[in-house]
Amino acid sequence: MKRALNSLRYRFFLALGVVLLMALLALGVIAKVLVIPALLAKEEEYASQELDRAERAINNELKHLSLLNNDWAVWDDSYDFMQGKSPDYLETNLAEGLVFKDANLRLIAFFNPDGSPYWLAGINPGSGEYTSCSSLSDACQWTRQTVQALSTRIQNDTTQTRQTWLQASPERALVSLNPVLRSDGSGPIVGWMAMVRSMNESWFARLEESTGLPLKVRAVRDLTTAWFGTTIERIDEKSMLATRGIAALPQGYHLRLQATLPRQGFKASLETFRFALYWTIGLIIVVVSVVLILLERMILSPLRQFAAFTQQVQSGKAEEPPSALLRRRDEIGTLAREFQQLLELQRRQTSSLVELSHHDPLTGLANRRLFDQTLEETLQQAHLHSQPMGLLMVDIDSFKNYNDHFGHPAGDACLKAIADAMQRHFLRPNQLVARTGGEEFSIVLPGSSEAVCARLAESLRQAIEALGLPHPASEVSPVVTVSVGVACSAPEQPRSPQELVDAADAALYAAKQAGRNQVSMEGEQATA
Ligand SMILES: Nc1nc2c(ncn2[C@@H]2O[C@H](COP(=O)(O)OP(=O)(O)OP(=O)(O)O)[C@@H](O)[C@H]2O)c(=O)[nH]1
Repeated sequence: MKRALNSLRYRFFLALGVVLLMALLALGVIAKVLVIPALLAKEEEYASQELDRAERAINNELKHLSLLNNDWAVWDDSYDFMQGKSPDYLETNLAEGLVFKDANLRLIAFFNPDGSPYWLAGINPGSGEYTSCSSLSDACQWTRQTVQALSTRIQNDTTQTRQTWLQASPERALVSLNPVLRSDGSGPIVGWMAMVRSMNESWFARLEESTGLPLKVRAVRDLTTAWFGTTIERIDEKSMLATRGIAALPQGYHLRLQATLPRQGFKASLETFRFALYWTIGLIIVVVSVVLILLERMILSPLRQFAAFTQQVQSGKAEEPPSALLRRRDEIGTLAREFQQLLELQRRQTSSLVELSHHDPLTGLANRRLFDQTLEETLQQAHLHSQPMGLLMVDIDSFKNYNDHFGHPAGDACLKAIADAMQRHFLRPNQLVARTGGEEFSIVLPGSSEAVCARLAESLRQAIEALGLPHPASEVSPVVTVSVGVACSAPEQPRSPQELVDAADAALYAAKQAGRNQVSMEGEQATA
């Protein structure tokens, strides 16, 4: 588990996973903090614009009513009527309430200049009947609230000009009030004329037709504060309710304009954003996956191959990096090739160290260590295969005198010459010539019987003598000679290495004792 956690694959996976998570988190935060609030703000702006449009449509309705009222109020017939000079006025213009239906009016009210009602005519909302009265009599009781509000308005009026406003109570309506003047606009004001248009179903239908908005207007009694801002209540994903307060009379009331608006703009923008978000997330996942795959294929997998190779090198199962790694032209290929060169260098150094540790530097012959090793192995093999083997122990005669006579460097040269001669004499691959002492040499002869060993020893002695290396200080010859001790291990009487060495040493001693420059077989007389 710990190994898995420490692996590059896991770390890359973790790092890229964290990057992926952070990217997703950032996208989520961007969506929540920036995009969705911006879309909601845009939706609110849209709702506000729609309510502006609705408000403008209502204002246009007020203007229209005002113009209509003005047409009537600055009409000479109305002027005369207010002065009691037009007895047919009512009969001609207001009879049967046709004008009310045509102009969608609830009430037409005439007032004296002091604000007292002069004539009232309209459609009773309770009964739907046309009523026409000179005062707030029983038949026109239904107009009381509106008429009283209009009277108060006229009494408090200082402008003497036409006015319009919205009425919240007793019913939702548009109201226009005009001074009654001559048709050329000249005065004096002989009274006031008001027109009241109810916000009834047909009015709403017309408004919806002109604005394309399903509008509702509610009267709200709010004695504390009148709120004229816009609020949005999101009903569901498809629709929202936009509300705005608009000023209306009487005091303490206002109208609340409401429109159920579609949210497709927000929905479409949100869909677009989601689409972009999902694509971005998908793209990030694809990029991270591709990076992981590339990492795996280009770096991690070759690195694992490389690690496996180094383990195989340690266990001796491989010597060269896999060819797939060596062929690569990238940094990993360079690493593999450098590693290969390093291995080769190490192998060369190791083999030269082994060479050094097994050979004598002066003569290049095997040293005592390699001799001991070889002797033991050769004896084991000989015992195993029931074969004989021989050991020659060779010592240069009077070498001290040689050194004393010619000097140590010449002694070295002589040692080397004799070593070379011995090496040339025993050329078989399984034969080993070793320098086992200062001027003492040993030769391992696998498979050689006693007789063969004796023959080889003698021919060696002769070969050395035949070299003719001058040795004026020798006690036995004018040239350099050697004494040889021979010992053998027979299959029927196997020996240990030490026994064989001791026997050869004893034979050499015997050869020396017998006068040098001769071969001595163990247990026999030396031969010269
Ligand atoms: N030049 C040189 N001399 C060496 C080396 N190793 C040993 N010797 C000399 O070999 C000589 C061996 O002398 P001794 O052991 O007395 O034997 P010897 O003089 O050959 O007499 P015998 O063996 O009895 O014939 C010594 O003088 C050593 O200094 C070497 O590497 N180089």
